[in-house]
Parts: sequence; C-alpha cells; structure tokens
Amino acid sequence: MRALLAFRGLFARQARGLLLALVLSLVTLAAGVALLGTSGWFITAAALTSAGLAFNLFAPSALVRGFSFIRILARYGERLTGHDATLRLLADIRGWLFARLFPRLPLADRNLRHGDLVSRLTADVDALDTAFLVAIGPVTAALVIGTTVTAILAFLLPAAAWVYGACFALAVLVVPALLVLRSRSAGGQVVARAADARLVALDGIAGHADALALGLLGSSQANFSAKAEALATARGQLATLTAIAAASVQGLAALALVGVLWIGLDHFGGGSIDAPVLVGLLLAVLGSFEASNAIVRSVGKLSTAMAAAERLMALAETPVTVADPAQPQPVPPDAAIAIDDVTFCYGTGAPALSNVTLTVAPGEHIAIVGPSGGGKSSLLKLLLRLADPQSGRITLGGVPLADLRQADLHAHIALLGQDSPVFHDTIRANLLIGRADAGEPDLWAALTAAGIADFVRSLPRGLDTLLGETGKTVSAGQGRRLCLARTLLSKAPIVLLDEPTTGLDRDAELAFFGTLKTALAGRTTILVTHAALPEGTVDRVVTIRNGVLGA
Ligand SMILES: Nc1ncnc2c1ncn2[C@@H]1O[C@H](COP(=O)(O)OP(=O)(O)OP(=O)(O)O)[C@@H](O)[C@H]1O
Repeated sequence: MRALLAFRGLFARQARGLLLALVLSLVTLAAGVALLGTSGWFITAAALTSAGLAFNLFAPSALVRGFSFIRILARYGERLTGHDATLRLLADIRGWLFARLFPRLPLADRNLRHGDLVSRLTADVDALDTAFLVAIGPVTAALVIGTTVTAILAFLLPAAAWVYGACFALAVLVVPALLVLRSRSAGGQVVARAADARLVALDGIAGHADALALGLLGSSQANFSAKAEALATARGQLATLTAIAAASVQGLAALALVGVLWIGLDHFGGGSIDAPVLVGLLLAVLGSFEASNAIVRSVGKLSTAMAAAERLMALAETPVTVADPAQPQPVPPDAAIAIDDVTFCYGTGAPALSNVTLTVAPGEHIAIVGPSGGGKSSLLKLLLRLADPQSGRITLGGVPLADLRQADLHAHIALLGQDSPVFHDTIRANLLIGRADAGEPDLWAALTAAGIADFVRSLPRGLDTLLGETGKTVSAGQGRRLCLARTLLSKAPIVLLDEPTTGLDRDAELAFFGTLKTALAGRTTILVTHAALPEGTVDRVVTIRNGVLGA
C-alpha cells in the first residue's frame, strides 16, 4: 500500500476528472436504486388499485423514465470521464517513470533485463488504473448509497435499518478488506508470473531464428508453457478468492433482503407501512447491493495494483549511477579529450580497463580496435560518463567530466551505437531526433554527408517516407546511414561510433567507412570497431586488449 500511496501526487493531478467520475458513478448508482424502488412501489400500487382508477399513474411512470434516463446518461458520462482521467493518469505515471529512469541508465542491476523493463513500463503501469477505477471510486459511491438507504429505512422501518446497515457494511467494507488482505500474495504472484511469461515470450521472439536453427523450438515452447501455466495457477487462486468474496456479498444481500422483508411484513401487519412502499424498499435494498458487487468484482485487482506499484517504485528508486555536480562548469569549446591513467571495473569484477591513458586532439579521428571483451565499449561508456572510473580521470579541455552536467556533456558528445534504432516513423521524424530545429537544407546536408541522399530522393514520398517497424522497409546498410545522418545532424563536436557497421556486408561496410572522413570532418571522432579499416579512414588506430591500451 505504501508504494501505491507514493503515486498519490500523480492521482491528485487528475483530481477533477476523477472526482467528476466519482460523482457520476454516485448518480448512476442512486438512479439505479431509485429506479428499482420507484418501479416496485409503482407496480405494486397499480396492481392493488382496481383498474388504476384511484391511482395517479402519470407521476410514477414519469419518475421511472426519468431515473432510467439519468442512469443511462450518468453511466455514459462516468465511463467517459473516468477513462479519460485514468488514461491521462497512466500517461503521467509513464512520463514520471521515464524521467526517473533516464538519470539511472544504464541500470546498475543487470538482472533488470529489457523484457522486465518493458513489462514494468506497460503492464505494471496499466495495473495502477484499477486503484481508482475499481477501488476508491466504487467504495466511496457505495458508502454514500448505503448510508442513504439506511437513513430511509431508519425513517420508515427503524428495526430493518440495523439489519440492512450491518449487512451492507459487511459487504462493502469487511468482505473487500478481507479480500485485499487474503489476495495480497496471489496478486503479487500474478504480477511476478505475468512478467516472467512476458520475458520468456520476448526472449522467444528475439531468439526465434537461433532456436529454429538449433532445433530448440520445442524447449522454448515448453518453457513458455510452464510460465503460462504458473501464471494461470496464480490467476486461478486470485479468481477463487474473488468468487468466494462475491458469493459472500450475494449471501449478505439475501440476508438483508430477508431481514427487511421479515420486519417489513411485521409492520405491514400492524398497518404502519403500506404494501407499495414496502415493495419499493425491498427493491431499493436489492439495487443498492449492485454497488457492493462492483467493489468485490474488482477489488481483487487492487492486490495486483499494489504489487505493480512496488515493482515500479523499486525501479524509480534505483540508486543514481552518476550524479550531477553541485556547481557545474561550462563545457569548453573545441576541447581535447584526455584520458589519464584510468582504471575501471564493473562491481567487484576484474578491471575492464587498466591504467588507460589516451589523448584525442580536437578534430582528430581515431579508431579503437581489439578483441571482443577488450574494453572498447567500456571506454566509450566512461567518455559519456555513464559510469565513473575507480581511479584516474577523464577531462574535456582540462575540465574533469565529473564537473560537467550530464545534459551539457551529452549535448556535446553524439553516439552512434551498434544498436541505434530506426523508429517506426517517417525519415524526417527519425532525423529530427538528432536536432529538433533542423531545417530542410540541414536534413539534406546530413543525408548527403551520410551518403544516402540519392536513395531518399528516389523515394516517392522522400523525407516523408514511413520506415516501418525497426526500419523494415530499408536495408541494414540504409538504416545505418540514416542513423549516421541523424548523428551528423546533431551539432555535437565529438562523435563516438560504437561498431557502426555491425550487420552490414563487407561492401556496405567499406562504403560506410568511405563516407566517414568527409562526413565527420572537423569533429573529434572515436570509432570503435572489429572491422578491418581501409587505409585513410581515420588519422590514428589504437588497440585495446584485456583493458590495456597498446599502439
Ligand atoms: N555491464 C557490465 N557488467 C559487468 N561486466 C561488464 C559489463 N559490460 C562489460 N563487462 C565486462 O567488461 C569487459 C570489457 O567489456 P567491453 O564491452 O568494454 O568490451 P568490448 O571490447 O567493447 O567488447 P565487444 O567488442 O565484444 O563489444 C568484459 O570482460 C566484459 O565482460
């Protein structure tokens, strides 16, 4: 519950919409109860009055119609405003989570895998909407309706008010509270197992080609089936608890009805209440339990919302890997990069970099090559200050990276990674990520420098061509070049290229390297690659092996 309460500020931002939805759900319930009560009273009174001669049919029938219209309109309005406010709330929660996540990337906890993050950012956030829609709103509405019906009974049938009040309180407060308590662990299991199943599904899709080639599809399917079965078991447990609670509420509704009928018949015999009013009251009692049914049906989901909130808070409260300085310095222009005796290790493992010293002059192009695991990517990570070295220091124009604001540093250094994505959007939108205010001539200049302008020009829709999911409408080489154009568009004077030709055939790779010198002219460039570099691609090549820099 503590984790769920941590989101109250975001809930408060949507207070108006949520309050309106609450009022409308109250009107819906009240109209439903009034509709049933009036109908019971009306039908009984009409039946008891011979041919309706002495009974004014007009007023009650108008009331019945009026209440049903109010009920329909209020329910419609409640769904509209409730869902609108909830969707806005979910958008706020996602924005809040992303904002908390960015300074924490890359996450120190390597167990938090991609699929798990996806699961948290989608399903766990979605689970939070239930907190209001199914719990707070209906409970409040039910309490108002129950109190009103109890007050009416206290006026007309005082003894019945006690019976009804007790049954209703048990149905809307005690049963849901017990359900929340008993379903906590089942709710937690549902969330955790759903995340597991999603992870296995994502792994299965990502590794499908390999699993197929190695004949492992069977075990991949069996693994998914086992996870899905575990999830179904947890959901079954939650559903059983919810069904028991729903049956208890039905039992309490029946008890309240029999109690009111019993006491009512006694009063009817004594002449203190007439038949139409008694029937109207009985139906109103039945109608009011609609509210409690709604609570129980959905309060089971509160336990999943609580478990989801805990997972989200754990993510949002992950310690920040690198903190901004209290008094940041400006980034010096045209500055040399100086890596001075840097040693870095992940956790308590062996050093990924040992006593590395390297200087890169402004505008110089260097390549870092070496065997896999040598420490190339780790060095780029330190240059972007995604982690700090344990000893030694890195400076930019003499200013230690630790004295710069992360945002300033990242505006100064552009990265083209081996997995830089092409987004499912137009070429224009993909490029503008590099510089939002770039004009049409800038876009074409970047495309020309990246060697892909002719291709884009040949497309019927040019810059407005949709690239499809992960750029499936362009080749791997064209995708890389579009990413390079996006990197070039940024005004960053330092460019880091991490295995930019991964996935390209040798011809495409050579063509890509061929464009680098002119495309990046004037910018300090550090190219990390496994590929054999054609003569003249860079000014200097250094090798890194087992974390040690060599010539
Ligand atoms: N996040 C991490 N946590 C722990 N160890 C890591 C992490 N990333 C890399 N390492 C380890 O640090 C060492 C250097 O890895 P790094 O990725 O920098 O090498 P690389 O030269 O870029 O390799 P490749 O060419 O295969 O990308 C390796 O031993 C690697 O296992």
